[in-house]
Amino acid sequence: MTSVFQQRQTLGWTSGYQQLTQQTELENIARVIAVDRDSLLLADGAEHFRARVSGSYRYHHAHSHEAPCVGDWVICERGQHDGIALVTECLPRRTHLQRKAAGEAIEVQMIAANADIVVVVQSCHLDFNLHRLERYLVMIAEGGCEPLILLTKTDLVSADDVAQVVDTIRQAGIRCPIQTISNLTGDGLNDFVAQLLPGSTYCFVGSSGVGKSSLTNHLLGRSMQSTQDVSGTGEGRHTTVRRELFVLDNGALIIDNPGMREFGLLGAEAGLEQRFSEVLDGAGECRFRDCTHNNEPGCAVRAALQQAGTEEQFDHYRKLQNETDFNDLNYAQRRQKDRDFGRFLKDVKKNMRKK
Ligand SMILES: Nc1nc2c(ncn2[C@@H]2O[C@H](COP(=O)(O)OP(=O)(O)OP(=O)(O)O)[C@@H](O)[C@H]2O)c(=O)[nH]1
Ligand SMILES: [Zn+2]
Repeated sequence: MTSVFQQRQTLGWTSGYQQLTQQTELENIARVIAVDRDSLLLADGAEHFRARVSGSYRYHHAHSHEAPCVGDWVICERGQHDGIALVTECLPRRTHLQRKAAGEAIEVQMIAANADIVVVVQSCHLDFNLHRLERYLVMIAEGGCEPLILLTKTDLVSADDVAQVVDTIRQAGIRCPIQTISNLTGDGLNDFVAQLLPGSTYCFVGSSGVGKSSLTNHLLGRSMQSTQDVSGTGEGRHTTVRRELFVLDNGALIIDNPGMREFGLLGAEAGLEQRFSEVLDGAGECRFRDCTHNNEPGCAVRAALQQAGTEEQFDHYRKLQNETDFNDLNYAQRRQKDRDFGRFLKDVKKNMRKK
Protein backbone atom coordinates (compact mmCIF):
# COMPACT_ATOMS: atom_id res chain seq x y z
CA MET A 1 0.00 0.00 0.00
CA THR A 2 1.28 3.45 -0.84
CA SER A 3 1.72 5.76 2.10
CA VAL A 4 0.33 9.25 2.29
CA PHE A 5 3.91 10.47 2.04
CA GLN A 6 4.41 8.59 -1.22
CA GLN A 7 1.17 9.96 -2.55
CA ARG A 8 2.34 13.47 -1.77
CA GLN A 9 5.67 12.74 -3.44
CA THR A 10 3.91 12.31 -6.77
CA LEU A 11 2.95 15.97 -6.42
CA GLY A 12 6.49 17.11 -5.64
CA TRP A 13 6.39 16.76 -1.85
CA THR A 14 9.84 16.24 -0.34
CA SER A 15 11.30 15.49 3.05
CA GLY A 16 12.31 19.15 3.17
CA TYR A 17 8.66 20.14 3.34
CA GLN A 18 8.04 17.33 5.75
CA GLN A 19 10.34 18.99 8.27
CA LEU A 20 8.46 22.25 7.89
CA THR A 21 5.21 20.68 8.90
CA GLN A 22 5.98 18.32 11.73
CA GLN A 23 2.95 19.51 13.63
CA THR A 24 0.56 18.92 10.79
CA GLU A 25 -1.18 15.72 9.84
CA LEU A 26 -0.19 14.85 6.28
CA GLU A 27 -3.84 14.21 5.48
CA ASN A 28 -4.45 17.92 5.79
CA ILE A 29 -1.84 19.01 3.25
CA ALA A 30 -2.57 19.56 -0.41
CA ARG A 31 -1.04 21.25 -3.42
CA VAL A 32 -2.74 24.02 -5.35
CA ILE A 33 -3.43 22.79 -8.89
CA ALA A 34 -5.32 25.82 -10.17
CA VAL A 35 -6.93 29.02 -8.94
CA ASP A 36 -10.23 30.26 -10.33
CA ARG A 37 -11.06 33.51 -8.63
CA ASP A 38 -12.19 32.50 -5.13
CA SER A 39 -12.16 28.80 -5.79
CA LEU A 40 -9.06 26.64 -5.55
CA LEU A 41 -8.50 23.26 -7.12
CA LEU A 42 -6.34 21.18 -4.78
CA ALA A 43 -4.76 17.75 -4.99
CA ASP A 44 -3.44 15.53 -2.22
CA GLY A 45 -1.98 12.73 -4.35
CA ALA A 46 -5.12 10.63 -4.11
CA GLU A 47 -7.74 12.98 -5.50
CA HIS A 48 -8.53 16.49 -6.66
CA PHE A 49 -10.98 18.60 -4.71
CA ARG A 50 -12.30 22.12 -4.43
CA ALA A 51 -11.43 24.52 -1.65
CA ARG A 52 -11.71 28.11 -0.58
CA VAL A 53 -9.44 30.23 1.58
CA SER A 54 -10.61 30.85 5.13
CA GLY A 55 -11.67 34.35 6.09
CA SER A 56 -9.11 34.37 8.86
CA TYR A 57 -6.26 33.56 6.48
CA ARG A 58 -7.36 36.28 4.09
CA TYR A 59 -7.67 38.76 6.94
CA HIS A 60 -4.11 38.11 8.09
CA HIS A 61 -2.64 37.93 4.59
CA ALA A 62 -4.11 40.83 2.71
CA HIS A 63 -1.47 41.21 -0.02
CA SER A 64 -2.32 39.51 -3.28
CA HIS A 65 0.99 37.64 -3.38
CA GLU A 66 0.14 36.02 -0.05
CA ALA A 67 -2.94 34.35 -1.47
CA PRO A 68 -2.37 30.68 -2.31
CA CYS A 69 -1.31 30.34 -5.93
CA VAL A 70 -0.65 27.45 -8.27
CA GLY A 71 2.15 25.28 -6.89
CA ASP A 72 1.63 26.25 -3.27
CA TRP A 73 1.33 23.69 -0.50
CA VAL A 74 -1.54 24.47 1.83
CA ILE A 75 -3.04 23.16 5.02
CA CYS A 76 -6.74 22.58 4.77
CA GLU A 77 -9.72 21.27 6.68
CA ARG A 78 -11.63 18.60 4.84
CA GLY A 79 -15.07 17.23 5.52
CA GLN A 80 -16.85 20.54 5.44
CA HIS A 81 -20.39 20.63 4.14
CA ASP A 82 -20.91 20.35 0.36
CA GLY A 83 -17.39 18.98 -0.04
CA ILE A 84 -15.58 22.32 -0.21
CA ALA A 85 -12.39 22.23 1.84
CA LEU A 86 -11.18 25.20 3.82
CA VAL A 87 -7.58 26.43 3.40
CA THR A 88 -6.31 27.71 6.72
CA GLU A 89 -2.59 28.08 6.05
CA CYS A 90 -0.11 28.35 3.18
CA LEU A 91 3.24 26.63 3.76
CA PRO A 92 6.39 28.74 3.32
CA ARG A 93 7.38 28.85 -0.34
CA ARG A 94 10.59 27.12 -1.28
CA THR A 95 10.75 29.18 -4.48
CA HIS A 96 8.54 31.77 -6.04
CA LEU A 97 8.05 33.31 -9.43
CA GLN A 98 6.47 36.70 -9.39
CA ARG A 99 6.06 39.87 -11.34
CA LYS A 100 5.65 43.39 -10.14
CA ALA A 101 2.38 44.76 -11.38
CA ALA A 102 1.40 48.27 -12.31
CA GLY A 103 -0.76 50.29 -9.98
CA GLU A 104 -0.75 53.08 -7.42
CA ALA A 105 1.53 51.06 -5.21
CA ILE A 106 3.74 48.35 -6.68
CA GLU A 107 1.89 45.11 -6.25
CA VAL A 108 3.73 41.85 -6.47
CA GLN A 109 1.80 39.22 -8.36
CA MET A 110 2.50 35.55 -7.96
CA ILE A 111 2.93 33.50 -11.10
CA ALA A 112 3.80 30.19 -9.48
CA ALA A 113 5.10 28.84 -6.19
CA ASN A 114 7.56 26.04 -5.53
CA ALA A 115 8.68 25.55 -9.11
CA ASP A 116 12.08 23.89 -9.33
CA ILE A 117 12.81 24.84 -12.89
CA VAL A 118 11.40 27.67 -14.93
CA VAL A 119 11.41 26.95 -18.64
CA VAL A 120 11.77 30.19 -20.55
CA VAL A 121 10.23 29.58 -23.96
CA GLN A 122 11.24 31.77 -26.86
CA SER A 123 10.90 31.13 -30.56
CA CYS A 124 14.10 31.18 -32.64
CA HIS A 125 11.98 32.81 -35.25
CA LEU A 126 11.41 36.55 -34.66
CA ASP A 127 10.44 36.27 -31.00
CA PHE A 128 13.98 35.81 -29.73
CA ASN A 129 15.06 38.75 -27.58
CA LEU A 130 18.14 38.65 -25.40
CA HIS A 131 17.08 41.50 -23.12
CA ARG A 132 13.77 39.87 -22.38
CA LEU A 133 15.54 36.60 -21.76
CA GLU A 134 17.89 38.28 -19.29
CA ARG A 135 14.97 39.85 -17.51
CA TYR A 136 13.34 36.47 -17.12
CA LEU A 137 16.60 35.02 -15.81
CA VAL A 138 16.92 37.70 -13.16
CA MET A 139 13.41 37.07 -11.91
CA ILE A 140 14.01 33.34 -11.90
CA ALA A 141 17.16 33.80 -9.83
CA GLU A 142 15.36 36.20 -7.48
CA GLY A 143 12.74 33.58 -6.81
CA GLY A 144 15.25 30.80 -6.18
CA CYS A 145 14.37 28.69 -9.22
CA GLU A 146 16.67 27.19 -11.86
CA PRO A 147 16.30 28.33 -15.45
CA LEU A 148 16.11 26.28 -18.61
CA ILE A 149 15.95 28.00 -21.98
CA LEU A 150 13.75 26.37 -24.58
CA LEU A 151 13.96 27.65 -28.14
CA THR A 152 10.99 26.65 -30.30
CA LYS A 153 10.08 26.72 -33.99
CA THR A 154 13.47 25.47 -35.16
CA ASP A 155 11.67 24.32 -38.31
CA LEU A 156 11.21 27.93 -39.40
CA VAL A 157 14.90 28.82 -39.43
CA SER A 158 18.11 27.21 -40.67
CA ALA A 159 20.38 25.16 -38.42
CA ASP A 160 22.88 28.00 -38.68
CA ASP A 161 20.30 30.44 -37.40
CA VAL A 162 19.56 28.20 -34.41
CA ALA A 163 23.28 27.92 -33.68
CA GLN A 164 23.56 31.68 -33.90
CA VAL A 165 20.78 32.24 -31.37
CA VAL A 166 22.46 29.77 -28.98
CA ASP A 167 25.74 31.55 -29.58
CA THR A 168 24.17 34.93 -28.79
CA ILE A 169 22.94 33.54 -25.48
CA ARG A 170 26.33 32.08 -24.60
CA GLN A 171 28.11 35.27 -25.65
CA ALA A 172 25.98 37.11 -23.11
CA GLY A 173 27.46 34.89 -20.42
CA ILE A 174 24.35 32.80 -19.85
CA ARG A 175 25.37 29.29 -18.79
CA CYS A 176 22.10 27.54 -18.11
CA PRO A 177 20.88 24.59 -20.21
CA ILE A 178 19.47 25.43 -23.62
CA GLN A 179 17.23 23.08 -25.57
CA THR A 180 15.80 23.50 -29.03
CA ILE A 181 12.57 21.99 -30.31
CA SER A 182 10.05 22.13 -33.08
CA ASN A 183 6.47 21.37 -32.12
CA LEU A 184 5.74 20.99 -35.80
CA THR A 185 8.33 18.36 -36.80
CA GLY A 186 8.85 16.97 -33.29
CA ASP A 187 12.56 17.65 -33.60
CA GLY A 188 14.23 17.77 -30.17
CA LEU A 189 11.01 16.95 -28.31
CA ASN A 190 12.14 13.54 -27.08
CA ASP A 191 15.41 14.96 -25.78
CA PHE A 192 13.49 17.63 -23.95
CA VAL A 193 11.00 15.23 -22.40
CA ALA A 194 13.76 12.78 -21.45
CA GLN A 195 15.38 15.28 -19.12
CA LEU A 196 12.24 16.17 -17.17
CA LEU A 197 12.69 14.69 -13.71
CA PRO A 198 9.90 12.94 -11.81
CA GLY A 199 8.77 14.92 -8.77
CA SER A 200 10.29 18.15 -10.09
CA THR A 201 8.03 21.06 -10.95
CA TYR A 202 8.58 22.88 -14.24
CA CYS A 203 6.92 26.21 -14.87
CA PHE A 204 6.66 27.40 -18.48
CA VAL A 205 6.84 31.11 -19.24
CA GLY A 206 7.12 33.08 -22.45
CA SER A 207 5.29 35.37 -24.79
CA SER A 208 2.02 34.43 -26.36
CA GLY A 209 2.42 32.42 -29.53
CA VAL A 210 5.86 30.91 -28.92
CA GLY A 211 4.37 27.41 -28.72
CA LYS A 212 3.76 26.75 -25.02
CA SER A 213 0.29 25.31 -25.54
CA SER A 214 1.47 23.11 -28.41
CA LEU A 215 4.21 21.78 -26.18
CA THR A 216 1.90 21.24 -23.21
CA ASN A 217 -0.50 19.32 -25.44
CA HIS A 218 2.35 17.15 -26.57
CA LEU A 219 3.59 16.54 -23.02
CA LEU A 220 0.10 15.55 -21.94
CA GLY A 221 -0.29 13.27 -24.94
CA ARG A 222 -3.19 15.52 -25.91
CA SER A 223 -5.17 13.94 -23.14
CA MET A 224 -6.34 17.26 -21.76
CA GLN A 225 -9.88 15.95 -21.50
CA SER A 226 -8.96 12.77 -19.67
CA THR A 227 -6.64 14.75 -17.41
CA GLN A 228 -9.63 16.82 -16.52
CA ASP A 229 -11.74 13.75 -15.94
CA VAL A 230 -9.25 12.61 -13.33
CA SER A 231 -9.97 15.77 -11.40
CA GLY A 232 -13.54 14.62 -11.00
CA THR A 233 -14.81 18.15 -11.01
CA GLY A 234 -16.63 17.76 -14.30
CA GLU A 235 -15.26 20.96 -15.72
CA GLY A 236 -14.38 21.21 -19.38
CA ARG A 237 -10.99 22.47 -20.35
CA HIS A 238 -11.24 23.64 -23.91
CA THR A 239 -9.55 26.98 -23.63
CA THR A 240 -6.32 27.56 -21.81
CA VAL A 241 -7.07 30.56 -19.70
CA ARG A 242 -5.65 29.67 -16.33
CA ARG A 243 -2.42 28.44 -14.87
CA GLU A 244 -2.63 24.80 -14.07
CA LEU A 245 -0.38 22.13 -12.65
CA PHE A 246 -0.29 18.76 -14.41
CA VAL A 247 1.40 15.50 -13.56
CA LEU A 248 3.03 13.91 -16.62
CA ASP A 249 3.21 10.17 -17.23
CA ASN A 250 6.91 10.17 -16.34
CA GLY A 251 6.15 11.81 -12.98
CA ALA A 252 7.37 15.33 -13.81
CA LEU A 253 5.05 18.18 -12.86
CA ILE A 254 4.39 21.07 -15.17
CA ILE A 255 2.71 24.42 -14.71
CA ASP A 256 1.69 26.04 -17.94
CA ASN A 257 1.08 29.74 -18.26
CA PRO A 258 -1.25 30.13 -21.18
CA GLY A 259 -1.61 33.49 -22.80
CA MET A 260 0.78 34.98 -20.34
CA ARG A 261 1.90 38.54 -20.82
CA GLU A 262 5.52 39.45 -20.32
CA PHE A 263 6.17 39.22 -16.66
CA GLY A 264 8.86 41.83 -16.72
CA LEU A 265 6.23 44.35 -17.65
CA LEU A 266 6.10 46.96 -14.94
CA GLY A 267 4.06 50.08 -14.52
CA ALA A 268 6.70 52.32 -15.99
CA GLU A 269 7.44 49.89 -18.75
CA ALA A 270 3.80 49.68 -19.64
CA GLY A 271 3.86 53.46 -19.77
CA LEU A 272 6.93 53.44 -21.97
CA GLU A 273 5.33 50.98 -24.31
CA GLN A 274 2.23 53.11 -24.51
CA ARG A 275 4.14 56.23 -25.46
CA PHE A 276 6.30 54.16 -27.68
CA SER A 277 3.20 53.07 -29.55
CA GLU A 278 2.60 56.73 -30.39
CA VAL A 279 5.90 56.75 -32.24
CA LEU A 280 4.90 53.52 -33.90
CA ASP A 281 1.68 55.10 -35.11
CA GLY A 282 3.53 58.13 -36.40
CA ALA A 283 6.22 56.05 -38.02
CA GLY A 284 4.00 53.64 -39.91
CA GLU A 285 4.12 49.88 -39.96
CA CYS A 286 7.07 47.60 -39.35
CA ARG A 287 7.34 44.68 -41.73
CA PHE A 288 6.89 42.17 -38.92
CA ARG A 289 3.83 42.43 -36.75
CA ASP A 290 5.81 41.38 -33.67
CA CYS A 291 8.80 43.59 -34.49
CA THR A 292 10.85 44.38 -31.39
CA HIS A 293 12.49 47.34 -33.12
CA ASN A 294 15.92 46.03 -32.33
CA ASN A 295 17.34 45.11 -35.70
CA GLU A 296 14.65 43.45 -37.75
CA PRO A 297 14.62 44.27 -41.43
CA GLY A 298 11.88 46.66 -42.48
CA CYS A 299 11.52 48.21 -39.01
CA ALA A 300 9.69 51.52 -39.40
CA VAL A 301 10.54 52.68 -35.88
CA ARG A 302 14.26 52.21 -36.50
CA ALA A 303 13.94 54.03 -39.81
CA ALA A 304 12.22 56.98 -38.14
CA LEU A 305 14.80 57.15 -35.36
CA GLN A 306 17.60 56.89 -37.86
CA GLN A 307 16.12 59.74 -39.82
CA ALA A 308 15.91 61.85 -36.70
CA GLY A 309 19.45 60.87 -35.73
CA THR A 310 18.33 59.70 -32.29
CA GLU A 311 18.87 55.96 -32.60
CA GLU A 312 21.60 55.91 -30.00
CA GLN A 313 19.53 57.79 -27.45
CA PHE A 314 16.64 55.49 -28.07
CA ASP A 315 18.79 52.43 -27.48
CA HIS A 316 20.01 53.94 -24.28
CA TYR A 317 16.46 54.28 -23.05
CA ARG A 318 15.57 50.80 -24.11
CA LYS A 319 18.57 49.51 -22.26
CA LEU A 320 17.51 51.44 -19.22
CA GLN A 321 14.08 49.95 -19.62
CA ASN A 322 15.62 46.51 -19.53
CA GLU A 323 17.95 47.07 -16.64
CA THR A 324 16.97 45.17 -13.61
CA ASP A 325 17.69 48.04 -11.26
CA PHE A 326 14.86 49.71 -13.00
CA ASN A 327 12.53 47.09 -11.56
CA ASP A 328 13.60 48.10 -8.13
CA LEU A 329 13.11 51.83 -8.42
CA ASN A 330 10.30 53.11 -6.34
CA TYR A 331 7.15 54.27 -7.97
CA ALA A 332 7.98 58.00 -7.90
CA GLN A 333 11.39 57.40 -9.46
CA ARG A 334 9.84 55.30 -12.15
CA ARG A 335 7.26 57.96 -12.87
CA GLN A 336 10.07 60.47 -13.27
CA LYS A 337 11.94 58.28 -15.74
CA ASP A 338 8.68 57.69 -17.48
CA ARG A 339 8.14 61.42 -17.86
CA ASP A 340 11.72 61.87 -19.08
CA PHE A 341 11.07 59.27 -21.70
CA GLY A 342 7.85 60.97 -22.74
CA ARG A 343 9.74 64.24 -23.20
CA PHE A 344 12.41 62.44 -25.15
CA LEU A 345 9.91 60.91 -27.53
CA LYS A 346 8.25 64.26 -28.04
CA ASP A 347 11.62 65.65 -29.11
CA VAL A 348 12.10 62.76 -31.49
CA LYS A 349 8.77 63.45 -33.11
CA LYS A 350 9.45 67.18 -33.33
CA ASN A 351 12.78 66.50 -35.03
CA MET A 352 11.11 64.10 -37.41
CA ARG A 353 8.61 66.76 -38.42
CA LYS A 354 11.35 69.36 -38.96
CA LYS A 355 13.04 67.17 -41.56
N1 LIG B 1 6.31 26.27 -37.33
C1 LIG B 1 6.06 26.07 -36.04
N2 LIG B 1 4.89 26.56 -35.51
C2 LIG B 1 4.67 26.36 -34.21
C3 LIG B 1 5.58 25.69 -33.35
N3 LIG B 1 5.07 25.68 -32.11
C4 LIG B 1 3.88 26.33 -32.16
N4 LIG B 1 3.63 26.73 -33.42
C5 LIG B 1 2.45 27.49 -33.90
O1 LIG B 1 2.49 28.75 -33.31
C6 LIG B 1 1.18 29.18 -32.94
C7 LIG B 1 1.11 29.50 -31.46
O2 LIG B 1 1.36 28.30 -30.74
P1 LIG B 1 0.80 28.08 -29.26
O3 LIG B 1 1.25 26.75 -28.82
O4 LIG B 1 -0.66 28.36 -29.21
O5 LIG B 1 1.57 29.24 -28.51
P2 LIG B 1 1.44 29.65 -26.97
O6 LIG B 1 2.80 30.04 -26.53
O7 LIG B 1 0.77 28.59 -26.21
O8 LIG B 1 0.52 30.92 -27.02
P3 LIG B 1 -0.50 31.36 -25.85
O9 LIG B 1 -1.44 30.21 -25.62
O10 LIG B 1 -1.19 32.56 -26.44
O11 LIG B 1 0.35 31.67 -24.67
C8 LIG B 1 0.25 28.06 -33.37
O12 LIG B 1 -0.28 28.38 -34.63
C9 LIG B 1 1.16 26.85 -33.45
O13 LIG B 1 0.70 25.91 -34.38
C10 LIG B 1 6.80 25.21 -33.94
O14 LIG B 1 7.68 24.61 -33.28
N5 LIG B 1 6.97 25.43 -35.28
ZN1 LIG C 1 10.01 47.69 -35.76
